[in-house]
Formats: sequence, C-alpha cells, structure tokens
Amino acid sequence: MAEIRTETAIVGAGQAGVPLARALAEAGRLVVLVERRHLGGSCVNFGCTPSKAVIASARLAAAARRAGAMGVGIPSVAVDFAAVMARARRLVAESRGSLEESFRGRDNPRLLCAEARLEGRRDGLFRLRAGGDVVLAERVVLDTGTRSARPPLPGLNSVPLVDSESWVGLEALPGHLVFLGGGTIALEMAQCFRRLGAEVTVLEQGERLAEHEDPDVAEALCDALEADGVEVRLGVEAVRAVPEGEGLRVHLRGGEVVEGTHLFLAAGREANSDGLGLETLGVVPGKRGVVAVDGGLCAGVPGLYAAGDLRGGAQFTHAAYDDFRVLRDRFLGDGTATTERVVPYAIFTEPELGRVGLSETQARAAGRAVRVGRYRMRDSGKAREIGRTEGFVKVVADAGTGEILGAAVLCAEGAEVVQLFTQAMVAGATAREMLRAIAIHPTFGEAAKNAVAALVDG
Ligand SMILES: Cc1cc2nc3c(=O)[nH]c(=O)nc-3n(C[C@H](O)[C@H](O)[C@H](O)COP(=O)(O)OP(=O)(O)OC[C@H]3O[C@@H](n4cnc5c(N)ncnc54)[C@H](O)[C@@H]3O)c2cc1C
Ligand SMILES: NC(=O)c1ccc[n+]([C@@H]2O[C@H](COP(=O)([O-])OP(=O)(O)OC[C@H]3O[C@@H](n4cnc5c(N)ncnc54)[C@H](O)[C@@H]3O)[C@@H](O)[C@H]2O)c1
Repeated sequence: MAEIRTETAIVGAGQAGVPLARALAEAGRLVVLVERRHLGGSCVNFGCTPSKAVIASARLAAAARRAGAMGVGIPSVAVDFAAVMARARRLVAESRGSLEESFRGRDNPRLLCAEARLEGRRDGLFRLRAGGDVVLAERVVLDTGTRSARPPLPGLNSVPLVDSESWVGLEALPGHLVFLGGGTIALEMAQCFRRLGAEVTVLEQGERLAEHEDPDVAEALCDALEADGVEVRLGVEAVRAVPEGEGLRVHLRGGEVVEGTHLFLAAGREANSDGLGLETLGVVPGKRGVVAVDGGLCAGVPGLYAAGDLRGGAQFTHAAYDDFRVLRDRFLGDGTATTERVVPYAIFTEPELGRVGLSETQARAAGRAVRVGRYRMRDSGKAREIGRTEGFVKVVADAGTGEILGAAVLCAEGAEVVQLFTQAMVAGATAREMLRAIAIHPTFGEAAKNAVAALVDG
C-alpha cells in the first residue's frame, strides 16, 4: 500500500475534474485524480458525444425522407444501425483516447485508476482510499456525476433493460423501445430511435413531457415526437414489468398493457454519492443523492468541494465545466468566482429546444410582472426557405424594465440561436437594447429579434 501526499485530490475524471487537475498541475500544484472507470465521465463515454452522434445520423435519415418535398428524389432510405452505433463508439474512443494520452507518463497530475472512498480527516488532511493506495490531501474535490435512477417498479430486473449508459453498447436496432419517463433523455432518444427505425412508446407519469418547460413548449415537443410516429402516453402509472417471450409487457394502473422488446430507463438521474464515505465527514446527501454546496462549491466541510452533476442544480456538461472555472479561481485566483450564473441548455430533438433563464411559468410563479413576446417559425423567411417551419421563439421580459428574463427557442438550431439571449442576459440587456442589433437576413436571428419586437410592440 502506497501513501500519497497531495494538495488536492479530485475524485471523478468528469467535466470539472479533468480540466481542474490539468490547471492545478500546470500551476505547479500537486494533484491526484482518481477515476474508477473511463476518463471523460458520462459526457464523453455514453452521454453527449455518442448521443449527439447518433442523433445526427437519425436527423440525416429524417431529412432524406423529407427530401421529396424539396424536389430532391431519394427513392429509399436505409439505416445501417450497426454502422450508426459503430461511428458513435469510434468518436467516443477517439475522445477518450486523447484524454488518456494526455495523462500518460505524468506524475502530476497523478492518475489513479480506482474507486475512491473517503475515510475521514485527521491532522488537517483528508484520508482517501483508492484501491491499494491511501491519499492524504489538504482538499478534496468530488466530481462523481450521476447514473440512471431505477424506479421501484416490480419486475424491473426481469425484463430486457436499456439505460442512459448501456444504450451505447447496442449492436442491433431494438424492435420496440418502451421509455419509462418523458424528460430530456426520453425526448432525445425516443425521436432518435424512432427515426432509426424502431417502434417507440413513451410512458410518462406526469401530465406532460419535459415537465420543467412551459405547457406550450412541452406540447410542441410532444407534437414533434408524435409526428415522427412515437406513441406518447401521458399521466400513466406503470405498476409492473413482466418478461414476455424475447420482450416485455408493462402493466399500467387501470389494467392496460404496453408491449415492447426493451424497457429504456429515462426516469431521472441520481448522484453517485453513495459509497463515497461522506458519512465519515458528517456530510449527508439530499434528495437523489445530491451533495449541497455553497456558491463557491464548498460542501459544508472546509476543504471539501462538490462539482458537476453531483452538486444538483443545472446538470449539464457546460455547467460542470463552468464549475472548473469557479474552483480554479478558488484555488489559484482571488477566490471571488461563484456559481451565480446564467446557464443555458438544450434538448436536441427536432425542432431543437434552446432554453435560458426563466420560463413564463417560472417567472409568474416567482411573482414577476412579465411581458411575453412570441414569433412563429412559419412566418420566418429562413425557416420557409429551408423547409423547417416548425416551432417558435418565446421571450420573457420584466414588464417594467424590459430586462430579458428568459427565452425558449424551439426551431432548427434552437440550441445555437438561444445563445443570443444568453449573451443579452449576461450583459443585462433590455428588449429595446436587443432591438438595436441588426439581424442578418435570412437567419433565425431575425426570428429571435422579431420575438423581442413583439414583446416591445405587443
Ligand atoms: C444520454 C445522455 C446525454 C447527455 N447529453 C448532454 C448534452 O447534450 N449536453 C449536456 O450539456 N449534457 C448532456 N448530458 C449530461 C452530461 O453528460 C453531464 O451533465 C456531465 O457529464 C456531468 O459531468 P460531471 O463531471 O458532473 O460527471 P461525469 O461526467 O458523470 O463524471 C463523473 C466521473 O466520476 C467517476 N466516479 C464516480 N464515483 C467514483 C468514485 N467513487 N471513485 C472514482 N471515480 C468515480 C465516474 O466513473 C465518472 O467518470 C447527457 C447525459 C446523458 C446520460
Ligand atoms: N441535452 C442535454 O443537455 C441532456 C441530454 C440528455 C440528458 N441530460 C441530463 O440528463 C438529465 C435528464 O435525465 P432524464 O430524462 O432521465 O430525467 P428528467 O428528470 O429530465 O425526466 C424524468 C422523467 O421521468 C418521469 N418519471 C419518473 N419516474 C417515472 C415512472 N416510474 N414512470 C413514468 N415516468 C416517470 C418524470 O416525471 C420525468 O418527467 C438532465 O437533467 C441532464 O442532466 C441532458
């Protein structure tokens, strides 16, 4: 057993852990990074990278099927599922490989490939067991991410299951996927697998998909899935899963039965905080295993920090990466950086939903007097020219000052277009100030500007 003394120990080579380890080492500070599985964490290995690669293939198949409407004949569209998945896994292997290469042969950051567990704190040092090694660290950063939550559904373990991690290993196209849950993962993956040729049913216990979005946005997303042939069942309660031949049956309350070949678990995520030994420091995780932090990401014990999905709140790659900025500033800078920030996000369906700030529902629930500007994509020149008229832009502003409070951009490239509103919000811009910027014609930026104009004029 080796005893390793370090200034900073980082647990989890995810979106905050890797850049932080590099930055500390570059500044000449001793750092140990402990990872139990693959460098790059969820985003690289089974999240953003492979899902967006497969979604790109599915979008291409859908565009090819629509080509006739644009005067381009594509007589038949064949999806080679194995090739689609092989391409995605190749991208994963490339990203992971270059990360592995960047750590090879280095003693700072020192990479330990092991499961880490805290064993309390003595003489001002955290004690961390990592396989056969013991790390003694002045501070510890936990960046251990999340995993698919497993709802307490009787029979769950007896049926063919896919989750947000194992899907990446699929070799053959599932015949009929039944999604349990209708949030971000289900929206993206249900549309994608349907476009690749699978039958898809989504079972959502709530009254709408994407429960955190405004009802008009959620309804438009639901319409988009249904237009692709996804069967969406809202307000249903799965009470039992039963194997049936090669597949399964899901029994719903009320007696109805849904059949499929695989159950896709998309019922939320829970943080990897169990097994970390947090109890040895008196830290008790909250709902879904989340570790509470302050604005500087300190987890309640001096010297203990939590970053990325583990700390709850915005669970996205770019938010985890921004936690790196906060921690780097805490450890190497003047220590004033905080997590008070504007975090945009997207749902990569078609149309794509780009979101930032407050939704109309959230703004009204917070007691704000708001104005809402809306613009339909079917009125946009660019959308009509490229044959992508679905969706709308919706912008929410303070009724008194005109300050932009949030936006939902549901259109082709909505995740790109919403960045306009992110910039405006960070700059504290009002609707009138946004209108001073000329938008290029023909672009979706014009549609965004027209939604802002509707806010001022409407
Ligand atoms: C299917 C899917 C698609 C997604 N798509 C997007 C997207 O398009 N855009 C977006 O912004 N976000 C997306 N996300 C979310 C994104 O992947 C996460 O928000 C992001 O990866 C979180 O990074 P993290 O650093 O918090 O944790 P992770 O990237 O999960 O890293 C945590 C690491 O800690 C390691 N670990 C855990 N416990 C221990 C331990 N005890 N000892 C040692 N190591 C440990 C894990 O093995 C893992 O490598 C997606 C997620 C999924 C599942
Ligand atoms: N584009 C992106 O940025 C992106 C993409 C994929 C995943 N992610 C990450 O993953 C998270 C989303 O994961 P998710 O979609 O699993 O969770 P979610 O919280 O978005 O949605 C879960 C849904 O499942 C429903 N549900 C829960 N238990 C159920 C049950 N027993 N039966 C039926 N419905 C049930 C809930 O009502 C909810 O609507 C995001 O918050 C983000 O962190 C992000």
